[in-house]
Amino acid sequence: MHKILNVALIAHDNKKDTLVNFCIAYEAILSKYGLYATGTTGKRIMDETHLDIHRLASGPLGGDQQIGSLIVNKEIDLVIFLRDPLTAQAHEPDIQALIRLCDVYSVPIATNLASAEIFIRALNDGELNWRLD
Ligand SMILES: O=C(CO)COP(=O)(O)O
Repeated sequence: MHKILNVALIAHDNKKDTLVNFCIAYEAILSKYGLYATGTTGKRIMDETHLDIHRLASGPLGGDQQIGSLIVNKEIDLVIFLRDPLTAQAHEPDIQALIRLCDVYSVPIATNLASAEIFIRALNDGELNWRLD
């Protein structure tokens, strides 16, 4: 059990600008939550917003697995993972493992901007507060 909800933010290179712009647009909401990100994504968000992020390793170097481990420990309540569906990733098995763990632990995961917009509004409306129980 934890006292605030935690959000993981991850984006592949071709989606990083989109995620940074998303974080700028929703900075006031995101600032109320614990924020985790893979290495390069976290650096970009911190450079371009005032958000404080727990940065993990870069995705290809194990960052997705670290997020997965946090999910197992029930420390992540929402994942926003803007994947690049058009570019092969060397660490594809890690990406699949992260998505699989979201399904194992029923953690909401948005893999594109449209679903991210819906989830962030749901978060702001308290629709994920059941995870605090
Ligand atoms: O590769 C990633 C997710 O699979 C993201 O890693 P970075 O944030 O370090 O670029």
